[in-house]
Amino acid sequence: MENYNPSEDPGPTFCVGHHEHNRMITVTPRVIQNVHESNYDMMTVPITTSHFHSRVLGLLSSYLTNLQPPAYDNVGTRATTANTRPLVVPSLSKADSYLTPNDATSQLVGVTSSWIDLCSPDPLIADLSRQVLMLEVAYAAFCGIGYLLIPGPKLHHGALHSEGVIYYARAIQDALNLGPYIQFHIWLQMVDNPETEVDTMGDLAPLARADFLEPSDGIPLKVDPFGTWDAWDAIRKTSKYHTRLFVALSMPKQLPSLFVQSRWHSEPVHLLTIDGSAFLKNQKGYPVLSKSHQALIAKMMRLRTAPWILLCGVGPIPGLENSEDPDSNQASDYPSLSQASKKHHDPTPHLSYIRNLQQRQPQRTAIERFGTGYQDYLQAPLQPLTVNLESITYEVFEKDPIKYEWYEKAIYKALKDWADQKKPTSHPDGKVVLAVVGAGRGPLVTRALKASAEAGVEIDMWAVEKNQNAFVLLQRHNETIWGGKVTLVQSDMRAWKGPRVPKQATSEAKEAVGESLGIGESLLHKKGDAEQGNASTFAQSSDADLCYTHADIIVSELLGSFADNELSPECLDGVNDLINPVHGISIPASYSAHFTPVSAPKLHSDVVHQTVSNPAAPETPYVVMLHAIDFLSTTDTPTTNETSNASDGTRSSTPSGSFTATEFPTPFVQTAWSFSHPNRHIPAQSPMQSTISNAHNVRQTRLTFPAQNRGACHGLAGYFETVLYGDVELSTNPVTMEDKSASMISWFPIYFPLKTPLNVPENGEIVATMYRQTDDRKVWYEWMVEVYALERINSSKPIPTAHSQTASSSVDNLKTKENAAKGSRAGYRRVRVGISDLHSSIKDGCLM
Ligand SMILES: C[S@@+](CC[C@H](N)C(=O)[O-])C[C@H]1O[C@@H](n2cnc3c(N)ncnc32)[C@H](O)[C@@H]1O
Repeated sequence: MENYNPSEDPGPTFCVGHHEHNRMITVTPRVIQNVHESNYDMMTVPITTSHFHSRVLGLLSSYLTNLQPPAYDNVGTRATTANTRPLVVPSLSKADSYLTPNDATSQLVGVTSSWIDLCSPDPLIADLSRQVLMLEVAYAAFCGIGYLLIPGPKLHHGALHSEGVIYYARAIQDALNLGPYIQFHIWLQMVDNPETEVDTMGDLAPLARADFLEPSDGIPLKVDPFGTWDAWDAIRKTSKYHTRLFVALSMPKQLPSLFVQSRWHSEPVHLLTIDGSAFLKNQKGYPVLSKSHQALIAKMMRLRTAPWILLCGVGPIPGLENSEDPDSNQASDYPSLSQASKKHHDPTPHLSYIRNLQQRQPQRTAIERFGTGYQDYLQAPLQPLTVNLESITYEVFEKDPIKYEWYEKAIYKALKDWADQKKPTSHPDGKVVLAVVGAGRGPLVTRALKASAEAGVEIDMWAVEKNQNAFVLLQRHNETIWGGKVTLVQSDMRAWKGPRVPKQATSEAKEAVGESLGIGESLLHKKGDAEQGNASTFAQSSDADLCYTHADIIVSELLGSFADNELSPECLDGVNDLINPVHGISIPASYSAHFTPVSAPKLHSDVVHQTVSNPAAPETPYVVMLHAIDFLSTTDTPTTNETSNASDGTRSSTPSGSFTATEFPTPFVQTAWSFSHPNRHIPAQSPMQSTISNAHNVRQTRLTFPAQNRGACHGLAGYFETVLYGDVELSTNPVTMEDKSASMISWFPIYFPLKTPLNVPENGEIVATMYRQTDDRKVWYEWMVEVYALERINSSKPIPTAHSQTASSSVDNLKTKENAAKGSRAGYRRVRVGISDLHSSIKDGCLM
């Protein structure tokens, strides 16, 4: 991290392809060479020709001529087969495809026919379309095509809306089976805009028989911002989140709201298609993209699998003949081939722009560089007490540019305050007794010594570590770096009896506190062989001259991604009584767990596929660097108009005070619970019990999250915040991280999955109930999610929108926010429309 040089960061690589919807050539390795020479990385090819199209139209036409009108059978069913003789499309012939298997095939993206209509309400058209698709997929698979682009479902048929999506989804499932090595990309618009769904000459949709259509009622249809996402959700659900099923997303000239953009950002968009018409012209007449387009591309390119860009309708690839290409006309604003040959003329200005955009990609943030390859990768949680960390793991922690700085700052402030307030110390010499518990390889020890020197406050430094391997390094550092100033203790902190000081100077000898916790004698460290190093003033003292004292400041870093999930509360309980009972300080002083519901299709798909070999997979909280997720509950005001101003990237109708033009909406993250140290309220342990009760570390919460837009909830994203000392805080909460500890890299968030995704209605509510449970031997979590729709009690009152929340920042204002959430929806009845299983990580609970 320290050696990072931004100028050497290569940034994301763009893979750019060329699409022409009626390419009429056989692609050979020579053609591919031509494509590469033009600076494109790949190209598309249609699977079938216009000859095939004409053949199917002819077939349909003669079939319809001889067909009886559809009739009802004797039970009143207007059946699909009873009244139609099956129409079978004969297999492909030579003239039906230019595609032929050769060395170039693997570098092509095949495109299936856009003139079919798998969603047609007329079963004849739907079935004919299905046959066409199957013939094309089968031939593409035979030729060795690796990627297929499939035009998305037609959503509007007269008054019918989205009725045929399930037929489409069913056909895609068949296609996935027919082409087992093909990656399928469903080509979708970002929003459902009925006006852009127009039929062109030769399309099958208008040939649907009137008997199967419901005439439109004449009311103009509105843009549905999440309409195409809805269709995609149905398609991928039908195929059970298939690992070879992706989105090809078409970027319109006017981008939809950031809510819609953020949703697509969370989906597996592997192709981003940009039509020539989506470009603007700069002052010199060259094609450029708006700021909001650039921002969306930049975000997409930072995903674990960056999408390929497909330029459509931007004129031909120089040197490739395609006289009948209708797309080439669209580029007439730009130089023709003959013009291109003239000096200084760029024959591919759109491509040049995209290549230039690649060079101008913003530098990656510290966490992005650190997490390369870890985005959306599920990591099993740690068992920190039973498993000893490797040196390399500590080394990774130690690269954090913020965490250790902040700890040093916190220790410095605590020491300064101690001295300024003239508080008595636990050491006879007046030194502040400071112990780092769970010292690892010692970075916090180094920082504590530095803070003491800077503050000019002398400390008696102790370091406790249970990992015997890390302890070897602590011994070495004490000799080489710390000048023997540190007393090292190799022990589980829960068995440590506390620091010792020369006897004569203390007014009273303390009890061996570790024993009072009831930890077995076998766990207690043995004096002499465990303690190493030289404590400054009593290095030569014999055991008899020493007595136990308190630690004035205990410093620890035992936090997990969800604050308490690596058992910091249980470990610190073990040293609770060692802390100076009057003035003692724990750094951290407190920490809290936070969460928010998310749509996370990639993570859901991974969990589903892991479940095959591990039934506990959906009951496991995972550590994961969340990237391709969409926050379902946000604090920003949605725009009323689904477009943003394309030329300057500002949102034409966004009320002031809302989020910026290119930032995704801010999540509504709420606090689940918190822990404070030292804990003066641990109940006395019962002498009747052989084990220590951990009941005081149980927690429970039930939180309501208003959801503005419809979506699918796949799980909960968890974060933490901690107050180290005073105003020195660390946070992974996306709402507060920037303010409290920007660029901190030590922790990824946690993800609590749901076995089955829950669909969320527009202006609905997501209610999450969560528990931190214990049986005194281990700790685990339980979580459950419910979804509610709001039903009006008073029909004249409009449904309240769900975006009036304030961002979560601390535990204190939690109650206010909960009440606000309830209050703002008064007058409405909640109707539960979905409920998840009660998930439990008990099987993989964290052993105490
Ligand atoms: C997350 S690491 C932090 C290490 C180091 N303080 C740092 O910040 O780089 C937590 C350390 O605490 C140690 N640890 C965890 N539980 C402990 C316990 N009960 N007693 C002693 N050490 C413990 C682990 O072995 C590990 O070295």
